[in-house]
Amino acid sequence: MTPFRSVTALSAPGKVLLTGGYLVLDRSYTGTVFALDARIHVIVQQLSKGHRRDPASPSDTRPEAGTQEAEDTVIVRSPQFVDAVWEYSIRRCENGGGVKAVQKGDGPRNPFVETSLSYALTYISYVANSKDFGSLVITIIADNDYYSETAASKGPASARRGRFANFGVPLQDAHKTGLGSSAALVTAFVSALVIHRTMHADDLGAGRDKIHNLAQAAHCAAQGKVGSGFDVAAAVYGSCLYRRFSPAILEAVGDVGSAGFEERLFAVVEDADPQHPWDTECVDFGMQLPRGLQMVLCDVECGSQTPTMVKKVLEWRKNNRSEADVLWASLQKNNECLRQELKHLAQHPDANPDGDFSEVRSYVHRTRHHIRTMTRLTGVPIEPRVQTELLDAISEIDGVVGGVVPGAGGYDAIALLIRDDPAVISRLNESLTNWKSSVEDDFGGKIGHVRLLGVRHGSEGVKNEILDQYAGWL
Ligand SMILES: Nc1ncnc2c1ncn2[C@@H]1O[C@H](COP(=O)(O)OP(=O)(O)OP(=O)(O)O)[C@@H](O)[C@H]1O
Ligand SMILES: C[C@@](O)(CCOP(=O)(O)O)CC(=O)O
Repeated sequence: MTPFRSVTALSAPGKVLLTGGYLVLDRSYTGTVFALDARIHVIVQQLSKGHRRDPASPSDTRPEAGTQEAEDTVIVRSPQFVDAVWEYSIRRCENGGGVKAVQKGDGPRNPFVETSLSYALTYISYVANSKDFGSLVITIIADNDYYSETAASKGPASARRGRFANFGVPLQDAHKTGLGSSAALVTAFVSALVIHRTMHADDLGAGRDKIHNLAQAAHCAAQGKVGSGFDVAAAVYGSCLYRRFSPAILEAVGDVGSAGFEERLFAVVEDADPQHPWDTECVDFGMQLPRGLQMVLCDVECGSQTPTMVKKVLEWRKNNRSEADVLWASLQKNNECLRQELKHLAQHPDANPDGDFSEVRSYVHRTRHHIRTMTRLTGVPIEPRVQTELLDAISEIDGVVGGVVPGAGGYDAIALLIRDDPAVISRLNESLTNWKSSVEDDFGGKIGHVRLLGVRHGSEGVKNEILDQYAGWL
């Protein structure tokens, strides 16, 4: 007898905030976010009653010993990483407090997994009016570009099983490249559970707004703050022009376990609170890049402290409001011109037979100019000198239209718009192989080994997946 009653698999993409970093935190401004073809996959397997899984050996299932049903258990595993298994018991809380996932053992916790599980099960149990989940095994598989390469992932092809690499290190030692792994994970995770228990796979399109609301709530709770949410929006809807939701929508949800939590979460997900209606705007979602243009990312093997940077920029803005307003307005205006130009070129491919992207190039150039002003005025390394040097050099390569430090900027991967031609990739690889910075950074930062990631623009949001591609991982 197969130990699984049913299996559901979904994936959600990572993101690049091409323009609008910091501005998008305020509803008066917008950000242009591109979804990537790097995705995080979540596969939910429902164990037949009477079977139990050994977390140490996930392929080994055996009949439950004893007479009665054991308590519901959820095992979450991330098999590309060493010891990445989290086992939860499922507790029903009193006074409408929802359903809480309580980690067993004292291994490292994973707040994004734990919160997504509690939030999704709370919503599902309230909607389905059932607290009977059975036991589940949930597997997370990420496309390789979310993390810098490791000795194991670079190793022989045997270390890869199909498209996905084995990183051979614990998750906490993996160096993230900044593609928004937590937002893609939370989105795929809650979607997979909701589809598994309360919707048919074909209902995903119609259920997208509810999934968005649930994922935003879970992601904010897991990261302990209400961010702009552009990363979750891209994971759900794909590439779009994003205007954030009013933070008050999520401020009163409270914690799992607190009295009335399930009702409050239900109202948030179903947009049923007349005091706080959802006001997220995702315009032109699923938008494509113009024909002949591609986006690539370049890892600089370093990394930034985004929360500290955000705090400092917002502090400066508060204390220098009129100067900030002028700069924010200039950035917004230019970013909007860039977006409109990209949209126009995408919608009228025949109007640009020679692949002339000179307007795009000058808008990118101007955006960078404003970002450097922001860097200087705030004293925050948004486009620090080592990145200026790299972006300037790369922008001179034939076929490179322009590049920016996306999102919060700093020493994270840079985003480049290039002519969609393998020769441009070869030229880029050639000049990056031995890249060495020759300037002294204004913030004392250093960039490491510079390499093109394999990730490209993806445009599509959360979607159903077929199981064949996970051979060897489940
Ligand atoms: N493959 C995975 N399996 C399980 N958990 C993961 C996985 N990848 C990421 N996570 C969770 O997401 C966290 C990283 O999220 P964080 O918000 O710090 O980064 P990010 O979303 O990748 O980056 P950024 O916001 O800079 O784009 C990890 O600490 C872990 O909890
Ligand atoms: C600085 C900010 O506007 C963008 C951060 O983007 P990223 O995580 O660096 O891709 C913060 C936010 O929007 O939540």
